[in-house]
Amino acid sequence: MTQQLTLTRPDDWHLHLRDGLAMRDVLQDTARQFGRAIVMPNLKPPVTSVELAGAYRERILAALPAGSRFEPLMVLYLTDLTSPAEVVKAKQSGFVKAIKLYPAGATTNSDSGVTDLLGKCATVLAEMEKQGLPLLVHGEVTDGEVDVFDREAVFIDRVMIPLTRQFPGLKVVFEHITTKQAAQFVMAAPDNIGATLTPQHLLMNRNALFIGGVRPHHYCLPVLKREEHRVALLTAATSGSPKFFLGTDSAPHAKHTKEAACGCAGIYSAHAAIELYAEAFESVDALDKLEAFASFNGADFYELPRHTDTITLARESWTVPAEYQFGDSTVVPLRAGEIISWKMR
Ligand SMILES: NC(=O)N[C@@H](CC(=O)O)C(=O)O
Ligand SMILES: [Zn+2]
Ligand SMILES: [Zn+2]
Repeated sequence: MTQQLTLTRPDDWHLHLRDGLAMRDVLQDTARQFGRAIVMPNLKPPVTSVELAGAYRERILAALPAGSRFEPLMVLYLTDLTSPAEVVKAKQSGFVKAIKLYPAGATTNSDSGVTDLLGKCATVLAEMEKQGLPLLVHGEVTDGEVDVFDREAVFIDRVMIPLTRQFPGLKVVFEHITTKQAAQFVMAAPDNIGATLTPQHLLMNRNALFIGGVRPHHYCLPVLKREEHRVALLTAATSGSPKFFLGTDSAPHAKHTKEAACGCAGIYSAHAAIELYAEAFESVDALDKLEAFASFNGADFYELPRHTDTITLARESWTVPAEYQFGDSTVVPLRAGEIISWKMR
């Protein structure tokens, strides 16, 4: 049995750092493990311009632990009003690495999101294609008629297929994929289409939402799916295909906002991200595939250099704290009070 695992330093290609006091603490967990992260722009108000992204980046850099070399990669929040000129500005900034599509109403802080992507954003998408700036996609339809568990699969037919046909050169990351349909779509697509995978969707199926009662800390969007989907996602992640890469979607919400009559969507996993992926990969005897997934594929997709330093994980059981204090909020992490069998040194 492998006792120790040394990997090229990984990156997190989908992360929520939030802002303010909590961000300073949340950042420690990520900066310890990852060299870079794609920082999601769904703040209140959202990060809709290069100017706002620049200011957010400065706040992140100022909150980093002394001596940290962690690099935040910034993302603009696409709205119906985003202009092609902002795309050019984003590319020229050097620090904005992508633009994010939140279908209006699809997830946390998506109220200002896009109402009709191909209708309202065609000129922006054309400019992104030209500039080589990736579109990151929360891939769920918001139509109330569509079953919550089918929203990602329906999104492929209604948006992904027309989008990738109309803009064949556009780089697209299908974020936090949760279904076998999405895994198949990405696998069959050309090289400019990639996907991120979260630890929770590789480790849990939808039963985890209801074990012994309703489990708000397992609720995220897109929601966990059936076991056959989890298996398909883990197969994709461990396939060796360069199209799939690590994106935790670590998304802290204060405990009282999740343990509530209408609880928020989002799972905090940054405290043990690489360890959780190691568990998932080991469960199918694919630890040898972890490094490319965590440390190479995303960097290659974004055309950024791979890191030259490493991190080391040891086989060492530890109990995850019941909660963390982040600024003035209490956050319940994934696996709270439970054991994880790998630990970063
Ligand atoms: N994944 C989630 O359930 N929540 C994310 C938003 C998102 O990535 O959709 C959040 O910001 O809390
Ligand atoms: Zn999302
Ligand atoms: Zn997210």
